Amino acid sequence: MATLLRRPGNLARYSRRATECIGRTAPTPVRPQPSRISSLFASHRLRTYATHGPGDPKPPNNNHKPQPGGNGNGNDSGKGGPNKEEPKEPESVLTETEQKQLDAFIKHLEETLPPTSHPSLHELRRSMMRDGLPPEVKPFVERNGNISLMDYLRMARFMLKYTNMQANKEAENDLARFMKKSREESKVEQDQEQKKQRGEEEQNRPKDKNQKQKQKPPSPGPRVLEFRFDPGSFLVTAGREITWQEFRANYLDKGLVEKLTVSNRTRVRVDINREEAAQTDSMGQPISYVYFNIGSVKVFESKLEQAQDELEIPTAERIPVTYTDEVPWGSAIMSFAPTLILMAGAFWLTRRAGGGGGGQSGIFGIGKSRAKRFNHETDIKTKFSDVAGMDEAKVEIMEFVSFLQQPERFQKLGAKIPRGAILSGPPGTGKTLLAKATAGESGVPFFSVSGSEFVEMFVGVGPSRVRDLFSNARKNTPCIIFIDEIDAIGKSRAKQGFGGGNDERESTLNQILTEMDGFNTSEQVVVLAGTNRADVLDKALMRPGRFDRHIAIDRPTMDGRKQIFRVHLKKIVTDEDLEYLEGRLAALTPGFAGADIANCVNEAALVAARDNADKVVMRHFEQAIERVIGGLEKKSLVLSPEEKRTVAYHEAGHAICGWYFRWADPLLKVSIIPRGQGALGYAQYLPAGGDTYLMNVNQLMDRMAMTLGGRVSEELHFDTVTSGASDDFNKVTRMATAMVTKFGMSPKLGYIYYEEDSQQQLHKPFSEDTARDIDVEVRRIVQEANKQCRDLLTEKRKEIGVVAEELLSKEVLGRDDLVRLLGPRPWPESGEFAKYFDGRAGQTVAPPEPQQNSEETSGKDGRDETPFPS
Ligand SMILES: Nc1ncnc2c1ncn2[C@@H]1O[C@H](COP(=O)(O)OP(=O)(O)OP(=O)(O)O)[C@@H](O)[C@H]1O
Repeated sequence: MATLLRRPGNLARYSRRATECIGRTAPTPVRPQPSRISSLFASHRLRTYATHGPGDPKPPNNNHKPQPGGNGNGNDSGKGGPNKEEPKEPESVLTETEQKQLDAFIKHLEETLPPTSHPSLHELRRSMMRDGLPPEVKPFVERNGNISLMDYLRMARFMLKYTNMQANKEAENDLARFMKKSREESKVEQDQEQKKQRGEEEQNRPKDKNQKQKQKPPSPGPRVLEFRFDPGSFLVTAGREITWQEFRANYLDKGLVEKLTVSNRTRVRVDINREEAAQTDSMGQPISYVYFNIGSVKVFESKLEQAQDELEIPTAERIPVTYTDEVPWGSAIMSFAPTLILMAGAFWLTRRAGGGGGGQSGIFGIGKSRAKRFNHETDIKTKFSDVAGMDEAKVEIMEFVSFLQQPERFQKLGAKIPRGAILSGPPGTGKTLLAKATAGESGVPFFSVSGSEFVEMFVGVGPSRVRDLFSNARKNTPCIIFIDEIDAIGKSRAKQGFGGGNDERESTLNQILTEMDGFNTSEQVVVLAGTNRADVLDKALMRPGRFDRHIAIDRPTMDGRKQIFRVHLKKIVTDEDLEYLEGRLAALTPGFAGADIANCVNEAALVAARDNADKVVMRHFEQAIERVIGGLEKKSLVLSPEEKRTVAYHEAGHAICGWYFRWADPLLKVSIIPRGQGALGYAQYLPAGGDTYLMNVNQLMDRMAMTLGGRVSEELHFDTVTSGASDDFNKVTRMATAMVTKFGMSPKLGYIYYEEDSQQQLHKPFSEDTARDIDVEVRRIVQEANKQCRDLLTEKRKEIGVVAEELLSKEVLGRDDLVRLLGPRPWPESGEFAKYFDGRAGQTVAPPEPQQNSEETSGKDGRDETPFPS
């Protein structure tokens, strides 16, 4: 009994319950269930598989105690074939009296029950011999068969439970033993411990027990492993869903349930009493809980109550049930998953779109200004000395420098400090350079941003970036903000054209205006802006208090180009006389902007490097200039002899006109080597009167006549004409139209200016009559130019032939070639230019003797090394 009571859990619980039951005067009403009675000995359902342990099976032990109800030879008469071994008789822990009483009791049952249930009874007997008599059984055993029907039913009910319990337990133990060796070992340890305990008990037992021990020494016979397979038990795994029936049969009835938790009124978690369950899942892990779903809490409660009633579990010992409302995190996350994925995708896209902006990338940095901040100490090394020419612009902007350096000088006189300046001019004229130099000179931080960087696809980003830029600037006063290409946002709001304006750009511009207005007079933030189109800027930008100053930076003059060449030639390795070189290069590059000059110098160094030269010489510079003007030589484009001849006569026509018309630009260089895009030849002219800014009617007429020289020459020398003069006609027509509609040079139209604006093409600002008059006048002017040209070229037919043939043979002619072929130009030259075409051909140290035959000094192909002999 002590052993039994030490066994924890269900057996102890049932023992107590049974004791209580038996102790009651009135028997507890049992609701007999036919099904349960019929399956009284459910061990029938247990399939028994016998297998042998390691080693051969030994013959059955004949010395074992005869089985009650058996035939005495160990084989049950009712079942088990001759080959089937009767399970070994276990070592009995019962006293002799108890044993006898048990045998008698089993025999009585055997007589009462059908033979099919006998093996179960034997099994029951064996387990009771091994584990002792359960207290519930003891009273019945002692009565030696004198039991009432009610007692019998109660007994049968208990036996059913007990048998099931034992069978399941053994099956589970066997399965666990088989699946996990460690469990085997622990089982062995447990057995040893049990033995030890039994040993202790035996020592305390009366003599007859010792005698019995002597009679039945433990026989080490073959070990038979028995697998009792109960599908109900086998299917249970930890954390798995089960049915109510499984719960009932495998857990509740067996007393394995520790507690029940109803969560969210739909699911019941069954916490298993681990110590007793001794169940493992498929991974060999102990089972901690299972669960089943319920439809309604009420139904569940009533079913549970009924089940516990049937099991006669006293109220105090009923299984505790708790209720929880849990948030199913898995499904909650799953329901948010699409939104989360969308958000993550959008975030990733904006990060990618804004990538490269350093810390400002991503959706949170979209409204941040993209202005690059240059540190005046480390980044900005540009000084005014690096900016050549544009002296007036420098003077203007110097004021800003002095304002940033000594603001008090202005403030003490009550002067308001200019807010900013717009630097306007053609591309590459050095606007950015000048702004940088201003920052470099004044030694303040410099924020540089392009107007287009304010504009994004999102509405409101532009103004927000403007705000951010200005707030950054205010934190770093004194400083300079430079907004390049301000026309991207500062276009006149009135000139938005059809379809309304661009709201985003307008609001960005408004924000700039507001920010500039908002400057405190003492705030030393100067805003400089660069543009190529000052004419399209909104007038509000230009008003005093905003961009007070408008500094126009034009293409450099001859002198300016010299200075710019001087700046850039410093970095070049050359032995040339720098002063002469600068002058000559400046003369060769009329109309070049600072950026073109910088490019030319760099190209010259590259050409020299390609030639493996030690230093850059004049020839390299000239090739570089040609390349910058005309583009790359197209060596692959080979013209036919006829085409070449046409091109030569065409170019010769231009050259003769330029040479003999007083106000035309004399030829500087002509080439019939195809270059760039579609140009079969190219001619470069020197501005006749130096850098000219005004043109009179004579100059215009001479230029038009010279432009028509190509086509007229073709007409004079060939049977047919080509399409090559189309660009010339375009130029001539534009010049004639400008003379009529803009320059007031047509007596018929008078002093009229008609806007040449593509947007007004639909609605011409003049009447049909005026249009006709314009047509007539343009035509008249062009015809006059044509006549002028034709007269000259008819007269100079021979000279055209000379120049064209020379061009055909040499492919490139310089000004010096023309002097050689045609004699000096009959009109006075601008001294500034002529100075650099004195036959020195860039040889600065000791001018050679004038070359009589240029071919003697020309290079291998007679083209690249064409000198300029006098
Ligand atoms: N006056 C100058 N002196 C020296 N170098 C110059 C000068 N002007 C232009 N350059 C050269 O040309 C380069 C380009 O000039 P810059 O970027 O300032 O032109 P920009 O007028 O701002 O052109 P854009 O209108 O296209 O922005 C400079 O880096 C410099 O090398």
